[in-house]
Amino acid sequence: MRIALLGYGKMGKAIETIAIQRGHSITLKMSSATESFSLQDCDIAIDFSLPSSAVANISKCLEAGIPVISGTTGWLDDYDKIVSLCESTKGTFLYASNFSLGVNIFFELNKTLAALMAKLPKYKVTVEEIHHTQKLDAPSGTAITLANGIIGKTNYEKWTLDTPKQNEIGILAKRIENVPGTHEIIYKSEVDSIQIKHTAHSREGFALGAVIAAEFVHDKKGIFTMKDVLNIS
Ligand SMILES: NC(=O)C1=CN([C@@H]2O[C@H](COP(=O)(O)OP(=O)(O)OC[C@H]3O[C@@H](n4cnc5c(N)ncnc54)[C@H](O)[C@@H]3O)[C@@H](O)[C@H]2O)C=CC1
Ligand SMILES: O=C(O)C1=N[C@H](C(=O)O)C[C@H](O)C1
Repeated sequence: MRIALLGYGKMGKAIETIAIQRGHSITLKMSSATESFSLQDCDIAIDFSLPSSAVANISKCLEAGIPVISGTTGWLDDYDKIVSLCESTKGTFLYASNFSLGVNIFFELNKTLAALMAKLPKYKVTVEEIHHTQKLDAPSGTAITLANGIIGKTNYEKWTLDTPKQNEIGILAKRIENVPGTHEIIYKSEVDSIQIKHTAHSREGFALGAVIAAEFVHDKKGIFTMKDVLNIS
């Protein structure tokens, strides 16, 4: 595939390495909103840019008939707008808050555990995420997906970064130099705790998942998730 990288920062560069290893070529590397760019020479675009630029980048691809996948976090208030545009242009779109194959298994584990814990109201859940200090958004997109997974299976109604009320899931977002991404779910009662945790050792897992997702969607039409890519029902 000829790949356009919309965002050539830490993730854009990691994706370039994996994509080339897997026999693809990079035909565009875009790094700013002011750059004019043409999608003429690409088969698919991969957006890992900024929360403030993802919607414009994704829209431009869909309007040009180029399949696009996005890993940029912090823009999901506009997700429905992008879905409508993808439908009206008969395009191809996939968003994932986390492309790591391990995290997508962790998402399923989280929902299974939440369903079990729903029967045990003495446990209070907390989601904790740790990322590098350059991260612009908090909480992480992955922490939001995890919290929504718990909300779907329990009586919790929303998440908060503040002190949680009875029906709220507290998310603790920590920023520590050079941490690629760590997520932990903790259920705590008076007598014990249950924890599940995913630790990314580098950005390679995110990049590999993004290239695998691009390979999966590039010849398909519609709106996809990593569950489609991994064939999880
Ligand atoms: N879904 C996932 O698996 C993952 C998602 N992310 C998310 O991806 C995004 C990027 O992460 P990093 O690469 O670590 O950030 P980064 O800051 O290293 O790179 C972002 C790049 O986008 C460029 N940029 C600025 N305006 C742009 C525009 N209009 N169009 C295209 N590029 C533009 C910046 O110059 C910068 O080079 C963040 O939102 C982050 O949360 C990061 C890792 C994994
Ligand atoms: O900004 C990052 O680095 C990451 N962002 C994603 C998120 O917000 O969940 C995924 C990953 O944890 C790394």
